[in-house]
Amino acid sequence: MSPPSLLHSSPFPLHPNPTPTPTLTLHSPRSTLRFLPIKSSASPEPTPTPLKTSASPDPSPPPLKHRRPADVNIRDEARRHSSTHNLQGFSAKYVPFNPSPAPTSTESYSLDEIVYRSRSGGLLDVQHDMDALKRYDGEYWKNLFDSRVGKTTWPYGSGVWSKKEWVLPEIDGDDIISAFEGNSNLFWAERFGKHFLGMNDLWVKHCGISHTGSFKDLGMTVLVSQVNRLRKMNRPVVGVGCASTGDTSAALSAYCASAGIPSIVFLPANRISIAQLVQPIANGAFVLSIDTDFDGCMQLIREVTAELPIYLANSLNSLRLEGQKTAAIEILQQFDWEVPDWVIVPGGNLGNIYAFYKGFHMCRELGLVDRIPRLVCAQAANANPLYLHYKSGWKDFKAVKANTTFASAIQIGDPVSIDRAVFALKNSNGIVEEATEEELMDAMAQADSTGMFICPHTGVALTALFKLRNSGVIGPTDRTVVVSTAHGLKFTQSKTDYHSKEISDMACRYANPPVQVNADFGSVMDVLKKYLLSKDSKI
Ligand SMILES: Cc1ncc(COP(=O)(O)O)c(C=O)c1O
Ligand SMILES: N[C@@H](CCOP(=O)(O)O)C(=O)O
Repeated sequence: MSPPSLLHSSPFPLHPNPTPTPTLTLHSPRSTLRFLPIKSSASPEPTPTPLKTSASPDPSPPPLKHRRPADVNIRDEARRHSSTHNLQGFSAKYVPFNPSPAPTSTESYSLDEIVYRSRSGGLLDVQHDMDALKRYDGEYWKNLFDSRVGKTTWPYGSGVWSKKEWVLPEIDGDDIISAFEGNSNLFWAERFGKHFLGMNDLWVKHCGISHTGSFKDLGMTVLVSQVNRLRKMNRPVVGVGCASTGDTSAALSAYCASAGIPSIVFLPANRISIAQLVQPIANGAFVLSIDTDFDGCMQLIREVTAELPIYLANSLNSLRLEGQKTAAIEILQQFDWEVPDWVIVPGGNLGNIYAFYKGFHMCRELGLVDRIPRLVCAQAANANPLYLHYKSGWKDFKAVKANTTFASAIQIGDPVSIDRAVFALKNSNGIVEEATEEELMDAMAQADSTGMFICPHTGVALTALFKLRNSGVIGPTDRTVVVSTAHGLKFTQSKTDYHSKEISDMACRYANPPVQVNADFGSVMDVLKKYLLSKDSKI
């Protein structure tokens, strides 16, 4: 079936004439792009107008085009146009997550039900009506998604909601709580790749350069929007709760505060960074600091949400993964729909590795690309249940007691999404790697020394890359994307400890401590001369 015209369904008509389909501008990213913004290939560059000079002021400038009336905000505007702007006919539901061959179950739930587990106690998955989505071909979806990038149109300006039909197709734009998350920088790690790895096509997807400083925003906008809808439907939801190693709680509290919904967060006492702790406090969440680890908090929140009308916001709730999967779609979009060879993701509770798989898989199934990348999940050696499971040849999974790690957000020993992660890795010819404390801290310091400012979890992912490069599994020209999951500014204490060489049993080989110097010209000149003659100044 040929795709229907976009003109009456999309908020951004792609072309004044619906046929033929607009030509995509396909630069080769390998040769021409450095920092790769998400580019709208569907909207041609406007012809530049001649510059006016101050010598010839124009007394009557033309009125601004497309300006909405002053008393109308972007949400109002979207509401007014919703009947013509929204693509109709798509739907999604919860089904048991069942990776075994040919699931026969007819069990399913509306997304408006409050349910986190299948009847058998297994995980759920959000299943889209793929037949409805397939009525439009791959070119259609690429053009639609590209046409929405970089705009402020509600809610499509968000990197998540620009893919609304694939995320929560039935939610009303009016119920959406968004901070225009997503659309994060895909950074060409030129110097890091060349200098440390001999690679020329290495990229870092900076999901942590985001509203609350981690990739959790991508999933939380979806979950809190759905909660907002449920509350408007008078469903019994008095608040939203999570257990957290710091990032889920930050995102939950921010999105709930934005919606005016109470949030409750269970944090393992003294195991998250100060920057992460202050986020839910500042956003007005009810914060419980509990004398246990993350796995203990997770157990408690599951018990509490089974008793009280508090909606569970951890990634056990498959809604979250619908938002997180858009980062995978965005990576393909940023490469003009060319598929990278490898994507490396740090793993803790293990929802995100599956979300990446799901995003890539949907793009293949709906004809946007013809293959998916190989996935690598990277764990801290101090919290490595997936790694041990992988090394055992996927024999019986055993939870572990997670030890303290600088990658504190992935200090998780009993990941709720273990089945999802195994499925994602098996179906992407995937690999699991681990990083010791010294390896992850050195990798973080090396990346920072080339101009990044990454978190320790990204250090774990970079360690996996070092190992796979050194063993020759990843080649020098393989296009590789490392997913950076949080902003380095949330983890400054770990960097301070490293650069002060204050970590026992760690050489801190790349430490760069400040030099104490007296406040006189001679002393300053002495240390400068010494520095300029040393190898440290020869980059
Ligand atoms: C910064 C950061 N990186 C990575 C992860 C791992 O993600 P997931 O739990 O989905 O495996 C988390 C949370 O667990 C995180 O907060
Ligand atoms: N790193 C997470 C741990 C919980 O993961 P979730 O995706 O299940 O919410 C955090 O920041 O809390």
